[in-house]
Amino acid sequence: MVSELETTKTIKLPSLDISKPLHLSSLSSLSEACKEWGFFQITNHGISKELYNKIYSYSNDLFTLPMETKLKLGPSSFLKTYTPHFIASPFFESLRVSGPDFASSSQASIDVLLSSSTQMIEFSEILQEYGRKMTEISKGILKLILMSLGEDFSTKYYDSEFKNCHGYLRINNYSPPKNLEELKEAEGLGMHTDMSCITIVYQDEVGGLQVKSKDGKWMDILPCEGTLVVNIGDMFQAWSNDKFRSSEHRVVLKKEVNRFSLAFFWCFENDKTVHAPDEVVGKENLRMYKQFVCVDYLRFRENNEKGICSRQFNLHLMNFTTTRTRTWAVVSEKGKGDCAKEDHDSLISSAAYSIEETQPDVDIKHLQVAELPERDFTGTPYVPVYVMLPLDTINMECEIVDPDGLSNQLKILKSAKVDGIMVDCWWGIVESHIPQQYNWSGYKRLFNIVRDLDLKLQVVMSFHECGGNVGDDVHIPLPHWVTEIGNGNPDIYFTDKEGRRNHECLTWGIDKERVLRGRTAVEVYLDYMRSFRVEFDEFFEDGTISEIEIGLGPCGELRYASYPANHGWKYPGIGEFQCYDKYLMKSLRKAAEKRGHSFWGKGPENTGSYNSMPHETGFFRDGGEYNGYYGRFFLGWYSQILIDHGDRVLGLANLAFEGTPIATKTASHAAELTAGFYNQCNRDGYAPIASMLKKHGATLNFTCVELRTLDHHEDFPEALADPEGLVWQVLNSAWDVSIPVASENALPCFVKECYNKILENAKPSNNPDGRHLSAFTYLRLGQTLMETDNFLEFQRFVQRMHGKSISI
Ligand SMILES: O=C(O)CCC(=O)C(=O)O
Ligand SMILES: [Fe+2]
Repeated sequence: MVSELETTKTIKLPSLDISKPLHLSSLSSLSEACKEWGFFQITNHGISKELYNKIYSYSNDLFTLPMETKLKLGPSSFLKTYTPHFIASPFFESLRVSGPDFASSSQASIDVLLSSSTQMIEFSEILQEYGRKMTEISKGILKLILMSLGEDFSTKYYDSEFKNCHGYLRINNYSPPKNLEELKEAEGLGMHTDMSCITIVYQDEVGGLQVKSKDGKWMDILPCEGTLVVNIGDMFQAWSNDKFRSSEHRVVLKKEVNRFSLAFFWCFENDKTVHAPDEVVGKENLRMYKQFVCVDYLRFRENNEKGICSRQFNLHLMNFTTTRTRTWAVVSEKGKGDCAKEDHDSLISSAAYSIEETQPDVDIKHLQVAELPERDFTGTPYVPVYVMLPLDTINMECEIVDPDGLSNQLKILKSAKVDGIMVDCWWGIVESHIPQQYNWSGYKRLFNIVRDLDLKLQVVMSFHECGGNVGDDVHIPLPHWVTEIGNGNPDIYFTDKEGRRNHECLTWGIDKERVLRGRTAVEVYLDYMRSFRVEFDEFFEDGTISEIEIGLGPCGELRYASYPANHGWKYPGIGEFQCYDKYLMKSLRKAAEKRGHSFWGKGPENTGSYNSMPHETGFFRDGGEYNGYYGRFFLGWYSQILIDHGDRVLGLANLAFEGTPIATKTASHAAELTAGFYNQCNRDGYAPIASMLKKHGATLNFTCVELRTLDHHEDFPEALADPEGLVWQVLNSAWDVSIPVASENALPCFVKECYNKILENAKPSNNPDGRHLSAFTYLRLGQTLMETDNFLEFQRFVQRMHGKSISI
């Protein structure tokens, strides 16, 4: 899977003994190395092998924790210090520790991972000591590098330019694929440049670090005991006006053992203005970069990388969840699949931002780097903003829990010019005990409050269970009478091949089966919707209800329940097919007979389990059965069931709510095939869904996971978004057939950067047809949003979504 398989040469980097006074000759070889390679080594740094062994052993204890535990620090968590597999590469995971207080940073992460973390106190202390030493060494090395750039540059520029630098540490763990022998080698970390000023790397004896030479050849940097590798990062390259190189490097795994490395990044402060002094630029005065602010450079990269066709990826895009993982469902380590390979490559082996490569023209570089003020949305299209109500607004007795508090909060929302609110009408609350006895009372009261405030309502017909997963604080099961039926006939639920049932929602296999006390599932949904329509007639008539969203599957999303946390699924497992209830199996058998191959009337084999990786399974691996005759038949049938369900229920919803816009929700998923999205190299799995929605005039509400991706850290932000990939595909499948797309954020959002991200997605600046989201739903109303600063920021966001000039 490594692109260049030609034999790599080994490079002998110059070594600097940092314990000794400096010789002029060392300075010149340092300067040579920085110009030629951007890499050199240091020895006698005072850090013992024992210390590394200890760090290794403690980190190993953390990396061997279950993925579920580690993800408590993952891209969607609060701390975001853990980067799981499949983000930078399938074989790479890491843990970040920020300075200057390395001890509390590491302790904060440990506390999240382990309930009793006292045995780890030593680990935090060691990391504090290591961070402190690295800080000291970085300062010293920067001075040496400055001296090697110009005789008195250290005295002249160290204090004025580099004294506010700060550091962070990343503990990297590489686990090679099981079939490494067959593959020969695998890319542990794709080609990238570092965004730091300098980076200091410890690699263990396994080796694998490679640097790219000026003429494009990969060179091995062999591990050498007692030696650390130092490399120049993008920031120093820019500051030195390209005198010193920030070279592309990568990690290649050639041995079937885990590899451990520690990288220490020494970085400019975010608000630092990077501007090479005239003297550094030199007499010829050919300035390579206009001055720029460090953080703008990050935004620039982020913007640059989100271009539709952009295939620029960077290792340091680490603090995000990415829809990109979808490709792993079909990609093998050989990376043979066509389009899958493209994504795969872009993620782990394309260059990270390289100042030279992506910006050959100096002027463009100047413009793009320097001029990135916050986008002005004045005069842009009006995108309505709705706010989702808290899950516990209405209790199981269908009463508003705190009518006065809610009313006050809604008034405040109204003052921010919010367009309306979104609320779930839970099946499990309204029709909880007796079939066709609906209790809408709490909702009635709520809708009156909303109408009195002249807010609009988006109402969700929620036919799924709310919560029920680990950590969910609100739990609204399916109606009691339905679960009773389920006790006697568990086949009413989605079922996996081991026969495990999923109680989140009903299987689509009973859409037309009279198993719900004489009614089919679809009739039950229709009766519920009709009851709602009749009960709230006046709210339809006066336009208070502006949209009805129809829940079509688990979490209200049109997808199979293929990756339930309560069955032990963990990111980024492939999930399991959910077609083993007797009704769907009957449908599969019928389809097989119709095709003339009755023996195809069974589920696929060798599909692994919830947490398998594609390459571990006969079905999903590259060249696997998924693409054989039977595989294609099965996947076609499976995804058609999803489309038919949507088609059926939306058709009825249109009957029930004639004249009122309807919508449905989907989301991007790690495990596309098992979720029912037959989306592969040669197929656009979203196009048929878009056509089906189009037929019903439905809006697509897309839970845009990308909206969660921008996070700012107090240290050099690594968090950059990945707005392309699946989101791009889904949006455009919808826009291609002219169906409106609405969206909502998946995770809490309170800061400007996050709102900017939403705005950019809502009204993409580069869309030639001026496409934009039809509406946005903010998740969700709560105390934190009401805090003054947060609320002011939110208010500003609403104004910009409305295309108004900002008055606050
Ligand atoms: O693991 C290594 O040896 C290098 C890691 C690296 O390049 C990085 O973390 O930026
Ligand atoms: Fe690196």
